[in-house]
Amino acid sequence: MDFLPAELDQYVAAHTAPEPELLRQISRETHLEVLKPRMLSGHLQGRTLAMLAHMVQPKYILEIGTYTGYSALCLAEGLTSGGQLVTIDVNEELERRVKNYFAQSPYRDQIELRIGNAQEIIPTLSYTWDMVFIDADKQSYSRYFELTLPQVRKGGFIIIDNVLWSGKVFDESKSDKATLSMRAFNQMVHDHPDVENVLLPIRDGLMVLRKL
Ligand SMILES: C[S@@+](CC[C@H](N)C(=O)[O-])C[C@H]1O[C@@H](n2cnc3c(N)ncnc32)[C@H](O)[C@@H]1O
Repeated sequence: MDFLPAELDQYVAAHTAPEPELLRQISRETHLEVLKPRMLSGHLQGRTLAMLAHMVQPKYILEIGTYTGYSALCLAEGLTSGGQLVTIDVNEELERRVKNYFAQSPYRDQIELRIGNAQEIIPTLSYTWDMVFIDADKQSYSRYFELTLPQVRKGGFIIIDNVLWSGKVFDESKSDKATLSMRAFNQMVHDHPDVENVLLPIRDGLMVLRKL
């Protein structure tokens, strides 16, 4: 969900670096050909992820939730030379499309797509992450946080998408299971002694955590 009024949204987009051509193509084709295209990060969030990655200059990035590869390609823009991004998605039907997009990218040799359940794959990875982007099944967010925090270097970052949950997290009339779970997750990371956090109200909310 976008919280900004349409005019402000347009102004922000017009004064943000344009989407690279491959990302425009991925966005267009995802909206035309793939189920649930609203899941794709899109222009402003994508440029935010790319900017954060440029600032961090990570050697190793983990992404949980590839979908059609849009956010992976944004994050890869900030990789150091010789750096690597591992992205995981359980949906094998997307594999061919995503590999085709990655093959067209200048980061093709730095991105590894793993197909399978992230909860099973993450413990098998022996990297120390500089950046993690969590954007898969929301009910597993706490588990992804528990699994990845020990793998993140001190001073490294975990970014979590959709934490405003279309505004339901701050609407007290909403008490469905998914909303309660996202509220509990936000409170848990906010109170966690091993991370410092800032909740950026970009698109559906990006929680940025720095490991202390
Ligand atoms: C919101 S989409 C990711 C969007 C993408 N990060 C972007 O910004 O363009 C969530 C993805 O998580 C994947 N997913 C859901 N459960 C998963 C699991 N247990 N393990 C790995 N991926 C999962 C879905 O198949 C879906 O493609």
